[in-house]
Amino acid sequence: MGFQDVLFQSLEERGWAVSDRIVPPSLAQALRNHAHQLWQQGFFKPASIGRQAGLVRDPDIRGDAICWIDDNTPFPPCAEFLAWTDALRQELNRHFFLSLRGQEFHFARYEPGRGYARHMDQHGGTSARKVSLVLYLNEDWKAEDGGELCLYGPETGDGEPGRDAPAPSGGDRQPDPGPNAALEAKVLPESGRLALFLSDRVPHEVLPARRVRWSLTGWFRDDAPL
Ligand SMILES: O=C(O)CCC(=O)C(=O)O
Ligand SMILES: [Fe+2]
Repeated sequence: MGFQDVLFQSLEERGWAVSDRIVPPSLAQALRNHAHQLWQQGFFKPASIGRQAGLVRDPDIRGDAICWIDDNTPFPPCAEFLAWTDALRQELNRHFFLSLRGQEFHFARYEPGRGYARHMDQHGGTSARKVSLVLYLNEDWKAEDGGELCLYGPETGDGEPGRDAPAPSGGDRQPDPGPNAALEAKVLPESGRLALFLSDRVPHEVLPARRVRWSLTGWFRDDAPL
């Protein structure tokens, strides 16, 4: 099986997948340099939670600063990345019979001590985000640096952790992940590592790190391109 087959098999079986082999290392390095430049040029803004009128800033819940990739005029490493994710989007559509039409990505930078409390990526009021993607951009990350992405199994609703819960239905609002979901994986944010997961099924959180933590995060959507 190729690296992509392994990735897709894990996504199918667990709802999440992690690969160190699928993103070209030179692309991860170029994106890392680009992110650092964007930061130095002041293009990052503190991130919010929620959507539209419900947007709030609470660095104790979500502590990153972000810079969206403008897909109309992307700089060279971003253009290469968007071409790469576009090909991945088409493969996801083929393999899982999805109709992912759009994608959106931002760089993210967490100061030491900052994280992102447990959440799911579909906002109340919209279900367009289907598959979440995070590419990490940190060289020589050590276990003691922290900053892991924790991936949880879905809530079963009966107080027992497990992954066989039916997908929430009847509307766009996602329930709070709740306290009973089981921790399934802890992912260190090492450069070139890619995490993919289902945006409406996988509760996750970012633990605080001891170093500045860089990533490129985004979503494949099933509505029209933004
Ligand atoms: O950086 C990560 O590991 C995950 C970030 C995340 O969950 C998000 O931005 O929604
Ligand atoms: Fe998230």
